[in-house]
Amino acid sequence: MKRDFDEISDDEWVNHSFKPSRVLKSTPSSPPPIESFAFGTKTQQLLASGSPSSSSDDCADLEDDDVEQNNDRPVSLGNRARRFIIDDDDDEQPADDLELELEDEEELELELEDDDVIGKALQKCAKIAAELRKDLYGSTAVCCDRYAEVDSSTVRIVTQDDVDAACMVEVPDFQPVLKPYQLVGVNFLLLLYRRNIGGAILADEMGLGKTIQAITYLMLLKHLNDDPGPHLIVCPASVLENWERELKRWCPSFSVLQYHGTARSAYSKELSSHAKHGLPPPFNVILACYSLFERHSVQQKDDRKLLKRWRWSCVLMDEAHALKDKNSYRWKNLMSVARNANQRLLLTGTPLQNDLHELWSLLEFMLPDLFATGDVDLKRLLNTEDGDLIGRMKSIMGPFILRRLKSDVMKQLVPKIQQVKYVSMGKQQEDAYKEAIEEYRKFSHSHIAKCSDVNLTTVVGVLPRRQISNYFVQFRKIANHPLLVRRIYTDEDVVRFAKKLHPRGAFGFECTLDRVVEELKSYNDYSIHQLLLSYGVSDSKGILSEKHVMLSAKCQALAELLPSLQKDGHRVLVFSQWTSILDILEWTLDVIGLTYRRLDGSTQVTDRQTIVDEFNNDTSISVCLLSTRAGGQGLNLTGADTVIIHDMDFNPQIDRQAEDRCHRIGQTKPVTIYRLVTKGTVDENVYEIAKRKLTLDAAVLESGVDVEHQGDLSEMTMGEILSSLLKA
Ligand SMILES: Nc1ncnc2c1ncn2[C@@H]1O[C@H](COP(=O)(O)OP(=O)(O)OP(=O)(O)O)[C@@H](O)[C@H]1O
Repeated sequence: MKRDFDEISDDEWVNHSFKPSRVLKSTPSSPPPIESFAFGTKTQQLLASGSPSSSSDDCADLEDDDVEQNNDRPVSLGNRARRFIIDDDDDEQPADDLELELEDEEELELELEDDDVIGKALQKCAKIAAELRKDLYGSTAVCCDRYAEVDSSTVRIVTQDDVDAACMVEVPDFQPVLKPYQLVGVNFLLLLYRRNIGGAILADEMGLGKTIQAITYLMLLKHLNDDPGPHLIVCPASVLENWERELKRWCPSFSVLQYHGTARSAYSKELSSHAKHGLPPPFNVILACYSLFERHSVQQKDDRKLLKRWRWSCVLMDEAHALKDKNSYRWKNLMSVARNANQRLLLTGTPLQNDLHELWSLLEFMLPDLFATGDVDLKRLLNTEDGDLIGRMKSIMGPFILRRLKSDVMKQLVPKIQQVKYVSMGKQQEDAYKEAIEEYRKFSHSHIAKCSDVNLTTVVGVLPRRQISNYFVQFRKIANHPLLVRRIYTDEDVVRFAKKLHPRGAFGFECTLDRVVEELKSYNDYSIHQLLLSYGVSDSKGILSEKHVMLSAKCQALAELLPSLQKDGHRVLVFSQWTSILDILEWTLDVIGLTYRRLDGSTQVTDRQTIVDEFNNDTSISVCLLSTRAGGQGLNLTGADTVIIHDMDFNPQIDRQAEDRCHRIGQTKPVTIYRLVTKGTVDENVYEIAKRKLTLDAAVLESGVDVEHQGDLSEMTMGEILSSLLKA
């Protein structure tokens, strides 16, 4: 059954006060105005870049003539660079001041350095923003708050009536009604389309309905602009079914083709010959997965070749943070297909993953001509500790990105309660952890002894990178579960097991006994246990017992927490980054006696939506185990009201995505998030790092966070953490 979504009503839009960059005022009869970073509608205030208290001009607010001048003569983008208004404060700058500031600025204009890619992008964005504003508010209106005042000959604002006419849904119990902020989103996309701007990012917080806004937008392109596509939608495998379902629900007249799995080879011949004969595509939308762009198999190359045959109207990337690395195969292969599209539309609730450099990859994908950087070393350029740079990045993204937070648009947003649950290791786990640290110390000290000029603080610089990462992963594993290393089964046990497993062909009959021994020695206790179990090997030491699964502090905590949550009527999503941990958690749940479902990367794509539906609809299923990677994005799991992050990611956005599987439209209960942290282990460092990264995210993407207040963004790297362990 569909639950109601509690959001701000039309009437309440009028009185609702938003955070600075989100000025939204409208009369109940008119739709809410378009909002994004660049379209501050009230203030024509001038701000000096790099000096928040002084004044400079706001390119987005310049009259057209000023912008032309601006582009004829390159501006300095150093301390006195021009930038858009990000925050719409209430104080209005008198018009005279504005002119004065402009003259002042012109004296300071300098040639841009050749490699000032950021400055150049900023300049181009300023022009685009000014044109968009002109579209929205006409050429004379410097200050205009409402759609009602927009010159309707330049831009056509769509309303719910247009949506009704376009969608023509035939399902009797379903009426597609957009929330007011969703209507704003659709108008934002249409505006960029009509302006022939080849890209946009819809970055609303997760669960606010980006899918629905994008689908309605495509529908309106057909209905109002006579553009039936073809469109290509690329998404993670887990949400393929969901996209098809929503497309059918919201625009049943669209013909949709799922280009994935075995079905795609059947289609590919037919489509190929269709395209070769120059026939119009027999679909409006093709749905494909990112995996199609990741490999170099013959089949995938052919698939991409086929996709390049069409001139796409819109190439839409869901969970578009997947494009954070412009050097990846995925980025390059997808770009080769999307390059000639009229528009590249990126949907992501977490556009900023780790650093500004990754954000730039998204921008470059969106508008390659505007954001191409050639050979420039962006990593060096986009240094996150440069406060001024964060302001400039906001300005650059301004015209193309629309981001609303749940707290902005939902009135009685169900609360999301965050809890960190510190757990203490028992003796066996603690011993395992200490042993691993000791071994690492010994290894490092012997290494240091060989390099006389190295002191303890820089020692990690002399260890091979792979070694650092191996040690770190080892520590994390033990902090999660001691069965993830080999400590219970000795080398002698392993030899004995190998002799029993070898004749059973456990590693293939062609494998020698020595090879089996070698292989088994690299296994952890849990994997050996599973192998013995699956081959029915009997041995004096034998398989592990239930008490072994409770050797980890986290499993013990779950054994207490989960039954009490179930008793109180809560339903839980448990996320882990490792499938081996999910295996152990399955065992834990069997021991506790709770019913569960599991979804990870190995789950058939066709089964994923079924698992989601089963969990959401069957309240007898208490827990859903998910891998953060396959289950953390796009899924709607509002059947749960509790999330447990078993092991945190360095990148907090990954965990945030996981949390928002149930904190989204359709959720009526308060949501509680538990993060499990094992005391006295590297878990604590990971948690600290994640917290700091979230500060950068807030500074770049959310208004009201001052760069000055973001705290220390310098991060402890894996290497630094290991260095500190040496000194302990
Ligand atoms: N206007 C609406 N009317 C009814 N249901 C809606 C509406 N908007 C969104 N929903 C429902 O809310 C849920 C969340 O929407 P959706 O999956 O599009 O969010 P999202 O922003 O894409 O989330 P994510 O970033 O996690 O992928 C879906 O079940 C969707 O059907």
